[in-house]
Amino acid sequence: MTERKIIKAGLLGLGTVGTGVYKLAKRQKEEIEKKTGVSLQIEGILVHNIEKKREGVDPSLLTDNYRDLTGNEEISVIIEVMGGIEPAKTIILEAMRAGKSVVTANKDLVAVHGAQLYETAAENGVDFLFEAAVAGGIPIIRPLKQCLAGNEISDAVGIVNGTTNYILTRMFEDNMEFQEALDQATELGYAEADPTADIQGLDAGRKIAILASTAFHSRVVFDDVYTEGITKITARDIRYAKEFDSVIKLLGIARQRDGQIEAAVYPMLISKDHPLATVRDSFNAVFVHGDAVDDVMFYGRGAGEFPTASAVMGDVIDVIRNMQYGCTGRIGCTCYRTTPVKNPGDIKNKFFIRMQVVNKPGVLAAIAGELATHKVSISKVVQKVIKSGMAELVIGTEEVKEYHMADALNDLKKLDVVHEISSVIREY
Ligand SMILES: NC(=O)C1=CN([C@@H]2O[C@H](COP(=O)(O)OP(=O)(O)OC[C@H]3O[C@@H](n4cnc5c(N)ncnc54)[C@H](OP(=O)(O)O)[C@@H]3O)[C@@H](O)[C@H]2O)C=CC1
Ligand SMILES: N[C@@H](CC=O)C(=O)O
Repeated sequence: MTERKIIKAGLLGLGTVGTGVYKLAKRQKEEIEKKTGVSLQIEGILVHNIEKKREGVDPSLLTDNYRDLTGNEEISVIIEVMGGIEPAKTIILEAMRAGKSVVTANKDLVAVHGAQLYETAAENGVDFLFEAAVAGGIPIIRPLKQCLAGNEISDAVGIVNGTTNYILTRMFEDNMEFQEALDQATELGYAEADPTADIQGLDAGRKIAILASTAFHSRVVFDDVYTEGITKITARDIRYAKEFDSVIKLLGIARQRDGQIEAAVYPMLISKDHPLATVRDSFNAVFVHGDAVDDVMFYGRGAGEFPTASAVMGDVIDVIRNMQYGCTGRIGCTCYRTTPVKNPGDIKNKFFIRMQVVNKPGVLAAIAGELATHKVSISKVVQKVIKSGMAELVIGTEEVKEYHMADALNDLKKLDVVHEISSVIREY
């Protein structure tokens, strides 16, 4: 019998995702052999704390010196699931320069240094794949690069953060306030000990930078993405959303409009009839519009041990297949355009403004007049008396440039009849 060829991989990180990748490599061992014709072997694992007990893991594989992996000539694939910018970036670059292909789930790194990583991979004729970096287990990078390559993509809009989607779902379905829902997300292990990157929209912003670069063939980095989180959303906002037959979702927006790329993350009201409105709990979804395919939506688990490992392992198997056919480096950077990223102030959105106002004749006219001065056209008004002489006013607007709306809000605050602007939420 001829001996089966072995491809050796180095795993950087053995946390949530790394453990999933390790277990999946074991569980799928025979299947991977059948699918690729080679045997995948995890040859070494980089961890921070080498003393920590790791259930079911051969301790002889562990190292805290990354050069044991990048300097090992037998290793041809590096799987980076340690996270953060450094030392991950240095290690990946060293690995590529040593002729190793790299698979990563690291959105923080790809959203900032994607161009350099791609360039280094191309210079060294190796693969650089990162399917897990956007929406975890959902296939979206490869479909954009391959299955949808015949399209001009105009929209890639998604719920790409599971923690915030879980929080907003609890607020909507169980009438919770933000803090209570966040506490529950933390208890269930959805939110991390420090949930800042999730609730402030930064995690989604990184994914949108990667998504926009991939969909529009032009480099968008994290700094280009305008981000707002969900910390100001209240149970009262959610009640109004219900009245308007809508839900509130943290949406990552990547669009091409007016020859420019719009890249932003904000909580938005979205009609209950839209497919994205049905995405509950910690699930993710990405809604794509292409000129040929029309609308397509990708739905699934955006995080977690096995869903994320599923995407990582798909990349690893692709790398192995490329090696087998001698075509490593085939799926490289597709950013062949330099489309400008729109100033966030120039993006047009519809808005809902909730404010507390004096309840007397002429107030609505004064507010409408102020909005008109700033080119803001009203589409809807709901007024509720909250106590004697005071009313709550919810105004829906037509599409208006963000900077016109910001100016209008500034001037509205100066009106004597406006006590407080409690929330400003965009509408998708
Ligand atoms: N968790 C998820 O659901 C998802 C995560 N991702 C991405 O996957 C990556 C990994 O995430 P996750 O598994 O959750 O992270 P964890 O924090 O659970 O695990 C990180 C692992 O990397 C090791 N590590 C971290 N820094 C170093 C270092 N400087 N030197 C050596 N080892 C180090 C840690 O070692 P030790 O065990 O000793 O502490 C740990 O094993 C991140 O980029 C994340 O953004 C992407 C999609 C979903
Ligand atoms: N923190 C992220 C998980 C990884 O991408 C989320 O909540 O979606």
